[in-house]
Order: sequence, then C-alpha cells, then structure tokens
Amino acid sequence: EAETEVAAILSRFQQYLQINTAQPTPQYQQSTEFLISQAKLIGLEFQSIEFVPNKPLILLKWPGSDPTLPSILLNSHTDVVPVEQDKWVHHPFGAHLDSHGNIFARGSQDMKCVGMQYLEAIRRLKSSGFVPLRSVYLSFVPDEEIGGHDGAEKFADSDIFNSMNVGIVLDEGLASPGENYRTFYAERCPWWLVIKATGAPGHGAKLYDNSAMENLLKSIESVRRFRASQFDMVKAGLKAEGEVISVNMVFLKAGTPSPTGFVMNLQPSEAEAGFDIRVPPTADPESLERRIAEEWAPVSRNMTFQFKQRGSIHDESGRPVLTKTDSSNPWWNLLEEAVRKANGKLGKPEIFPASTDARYFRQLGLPAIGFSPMANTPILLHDHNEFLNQDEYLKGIHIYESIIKAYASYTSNGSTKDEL
Ligand code: MET
Ligand SMILES: [Zn+2]
Ligand SMILES: [Zn+2]
Repeated sequence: EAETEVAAILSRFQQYLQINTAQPTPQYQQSTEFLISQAKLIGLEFQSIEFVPNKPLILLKWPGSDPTLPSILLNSHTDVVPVEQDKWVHHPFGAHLDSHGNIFARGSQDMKCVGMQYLEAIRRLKSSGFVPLRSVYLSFVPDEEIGGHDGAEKFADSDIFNSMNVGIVLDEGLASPGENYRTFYAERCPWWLVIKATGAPGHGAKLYDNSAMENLLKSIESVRRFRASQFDMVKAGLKAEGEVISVNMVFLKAGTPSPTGFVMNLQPSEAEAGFDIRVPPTADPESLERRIAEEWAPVSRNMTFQFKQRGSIHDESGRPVLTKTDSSNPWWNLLEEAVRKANGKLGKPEIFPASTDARYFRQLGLPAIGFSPMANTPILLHDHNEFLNQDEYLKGIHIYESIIKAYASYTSNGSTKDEL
C-alpha cells in the first residue's frame, strides 16, 4: 500500500482503540458514532439497535446481488475488559505506536483489531469494484466481556437476526506466538461460581471446628486438587487447554473490616470465594454441578453456592455445539483456501479455551468459526500492555479480503464465482 494509505488505516484503528469502552462503563455512544461514521464513508447500510437501552448493537450491511442466498455475518464486540492503568507502559487508551511498530491499547487484540480489519477489508474490496453475491453483515455487539446477555444473546434470538438469513458467522479467535494462525470450532462454557461459607464467629486465639474460614478453606483445598488433576493432563500433553475443565479462584472475601485494615483477633462468621470455571463441550455439566454441590459447597459444611454466570453450549437434545471442520462444511474449506491464497498458514482447529459470543450463534445450529488473524504475536488479551504489531494488523486485512471475497462469492453448488 501507499504510505499515506497505511497511515490512514492505522489512524482509523487508533481512533477506535482510543474510545474507552472498558467495562463496567463502556462509552458506547462514542463507539457508535465512530462506527456509523465509518459505515457512511465506506457506503454501507447501517442501523443502531438497542435490545437494552444504552447498549447499542451496530449492524452494517453490504447487500449482495442475490438476496435469496444465506448471508455472511462478521461479528465483533465493542467492549473491552478493564485495565490497571498504572501497570501499563503506555496509556491503555492512547493507542501509542512505538518504534517497533507495536500499537498498545486495551482491545488491540481483543477485539477491536478484528472489527476494524473487517471494515478495512470491505472498504478495499468495495473500492476495487467487487460486488458480493451474498450479503455481508457486520455486527458490532456490546457487553461480550460480561456475558453477552444484552448483546449477542438477544441479537441471536431476535426477528432482525432471523430475517438476515445468516449462513456462516465469523467471530474472535486468539493471537498465535508462532507463524500459524489459530482457528476455533467450539469453545468452553463460562461458569462463574461464588461459594459462601458460614460458621460460628470466635476469638482469634481459639481453635475450634466449623468456622467460616475453615469451612471455606476445605473447599478451596478440594477445588485445588481438582484443578491440579485437570492441569496435569495439559502439562503431560494429554489434553489441550480447551479440552479440560479450568477452575481459577478470582476473589476472596472475608474478614471484619476496620479503619486500619482488618480486625485480627476475630474469626469471621462468613467467608466467600469466587471461581472462574470453563467447561469444555465434551465434559458432563451435571457431574460437575454435583461435584460443586457435594464437595465444593456442601450443606454439611454450612455452605451455599450461586452462579453469576452459567452458560450452556449444548443444543436442545443435549449435544455440544461444534462447528464442523471437514469437507462437510464448505465454509471451513473456503476459509482454509482463502487464508492460503493470502499467504497465511492455519494450525489445527482448536476449542477456544475462554468464551465468546460465537456460542449464541452455534446454539442456533449455525456454523461459527473463531479467527483473529494475529500470528507472531504474544497472547495478551486481558493482560497489561496488550499490543498488536502494525504489520500483523495490515496482513490481517489482506487475509479478511481473501476470506470475505470467497465467502461472498460462494454459490453453494461447490464453486466460487470470482467476480474480479
Ligand atoms: N470473553 C470473556 C471471557 O472469556 C467473557 C465470556 S462470557 C462470561 O472471559
Ligand atoms: Zn473478546
Ligand atoms: Zn475478552
């Protein structure tokens, strides 16, 4: 590309990154204005849909020449996770470009890169004169990072979505430290669990059974044994990260606060712990729930539990939802071929170890592929100093150009019509 074009592309990416859409107070009004201004410049149809007030979903459309064919949906989320600002070398919403070409910002990998790459690819295809056979939709959805309930989940269940006649969804993947891009055909399901112990309060010097702390610690020990059993399979190379149940303690809440810290000679009557659990599609959710009720939060130890999030990735008949990555799924073949044509390499398709909005689309029976074209990149999503190199970003645009062209030209009788 010409130098000025590259500068314009990077500047648009930076503008999007500079909008602070961090949970729990994402600036959705600003991201909406930005995305709609981009849609107008590119010449795409646009609408802002609020399934829940102040949580806009931006839906863009590039109409295809044959509206009877199922459409392509390119999904991305507009929100990002919070930051610990003082742990960052560059301001997390500054989108600083350093001398190595790395762009630092929250969302640079997860996943404002992808949202903008879709747009840049379409901008280029459009200006080259390419006319899509199938309609291409772009959804910029809110609230993915807090479960997607007011975003993708409502969208997938809506009449609007139904009327779009979607045939394939692309959503986020993960960066790859090696040269192969990663792809995802399924994902683990999020369970956010809070367990609470109660027990007799007492003097800090007294040894007695059944205090809240003791009751909670027994649970934590049990959780840790289970965690180790899962992690050992990964360490031994027997299972991939996405194939075991992960459980990590993410908060501990106990003690009697005082203005100078915590009261030290008092054993509290309540103690709580929170766990982020991810359940692979192959695991049996009922047996895990039994384990929670019987071992991690048993009534016999004065414990209760509550789910802050309990996703499901099973269809109505209880089967896990997976997208096929063999010749029975033409969209998979088209993606492989398109990435290869654009000089990209794909690794073996994987189960996404975290969770994405793709689960809501897969639950409808739609194929959905997780893919974020970032190779040679450390995995920094949700981490401090998240960055993406400008060259990887630019390469990713070419990759999407190739994919979107192939998808939008697919005639569904096994051939693709190249209109260029
Ligand atoms: N994408 C986020 C995660 O994996 C939110 C998932 S829904 C609880 O943590
Ligand atoms: Zn994400
Ligand atoms: Zn995320």
